[in-house]
Amino acid sequence: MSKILIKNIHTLYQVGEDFPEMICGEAMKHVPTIKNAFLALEDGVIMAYGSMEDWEGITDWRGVEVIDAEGQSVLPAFCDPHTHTVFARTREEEFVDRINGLTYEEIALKGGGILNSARRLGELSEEELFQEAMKRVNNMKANGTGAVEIKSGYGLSVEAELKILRVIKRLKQESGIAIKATFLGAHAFPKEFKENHQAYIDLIVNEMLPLIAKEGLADYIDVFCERNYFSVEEMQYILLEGKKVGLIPKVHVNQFSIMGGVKAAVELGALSVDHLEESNDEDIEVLKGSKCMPTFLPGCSHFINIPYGNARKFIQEGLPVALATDYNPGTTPCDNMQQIFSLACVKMRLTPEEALNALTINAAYAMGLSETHGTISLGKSTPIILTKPIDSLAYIPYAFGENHVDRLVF
Ligand SMILES: N=CN[C@@H](CCC(=O)O)C(=O)O
Ligand SMILES: [Zn+2]
Repeated sequence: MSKILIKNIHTLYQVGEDFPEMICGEAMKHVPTIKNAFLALEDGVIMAYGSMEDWEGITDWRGVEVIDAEGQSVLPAFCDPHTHTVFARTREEEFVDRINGLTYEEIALKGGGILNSARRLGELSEEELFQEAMKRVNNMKANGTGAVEIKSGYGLSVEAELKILRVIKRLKQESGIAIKATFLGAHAFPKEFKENHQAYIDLIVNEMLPLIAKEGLADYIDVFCERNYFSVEEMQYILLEGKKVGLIPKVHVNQFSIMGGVKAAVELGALSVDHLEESNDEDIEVLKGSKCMPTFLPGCSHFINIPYGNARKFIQEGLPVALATDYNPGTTPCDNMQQIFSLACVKMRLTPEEALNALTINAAYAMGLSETHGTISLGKSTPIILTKPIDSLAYIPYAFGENHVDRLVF
């Protein structure tokens, strides 16, 4: 049994009991803290915490690893509820194309984008894909991420989609952190199905879904609902079929255009609607009173130069907001939630407290991990971040580009 005691913590953030499952609106401005604190973990489970002044010491010191934080702070690990971490090759040639004036959509229409990644998936064996993805997950951990959702979607054939999902399954077993798997066969139409959408949708529904269900390869089902990709009706059909085999919807909507995807996804019980660079009043109204988490991806907005989602308005309207990296080789080659923290504050005008709620408790909700992650609460098993010495929460998004994580403690 491992026992860890961290003492003399400068500030323990996001700590307490009886949190709601998501933090909404005005309440996002608040992060509960304890200054000059201690925290005790047993086998990674939070057993006790409080102020050093109330600490009564330990009677049995056998086997206890004591960490003297001496001014370092502690927060629950970030949860990253939207990534495409399993891919074969990076796509910096498209980055240069954009510098030279092409848009993401123009590059995709000439065969780049998702189809580029799908073509290149076969260049790596399943073992090689796993090794590459594992390195990426380790890098995420070094930057403070303690749970990751990972999508398929760069396969677009039965065999290749399953290959990615099997890699994700192995990451679940070997990464040492919580991983959730999302089936995103409906990421783009392969070239040969460009004129026959129904045939590809049939492949997803009749061939991919049964195998995924049989092998237990996914928790969630995603569709990229967007012009030139999947229509609202196509998304509805695929999500409904996914639900029949137990997969919960969690979708890409409103990245470039508003097509009614938010309403359709909420009606189908989506756990989250992600991207939302574009949104309107109807989207906000539909989300009110729902159990669906709006999830923003500012790394994508930054990298492909599209608008940042209007998270401020969502919060003003009383909604919760979560943040994720969207880590992928096309629109967000950044796996670092600290960068997302900074972009959310600088570009979306979230306060550091609002952003921390979006990166922890609300992000945990968006990937079905409210019971274990997102806050420092008794009985939870979230990894915790031991920061380098920082005087305030704001220093993390302020000093962007630095790694403020000393290490994750489990
Ligand atoms: N927008 C759809 N999917 C990814 C990007 C995929 C790619 O370009 O490889 C995203 O979330 O940004
Ligand atoms: Zn994405």
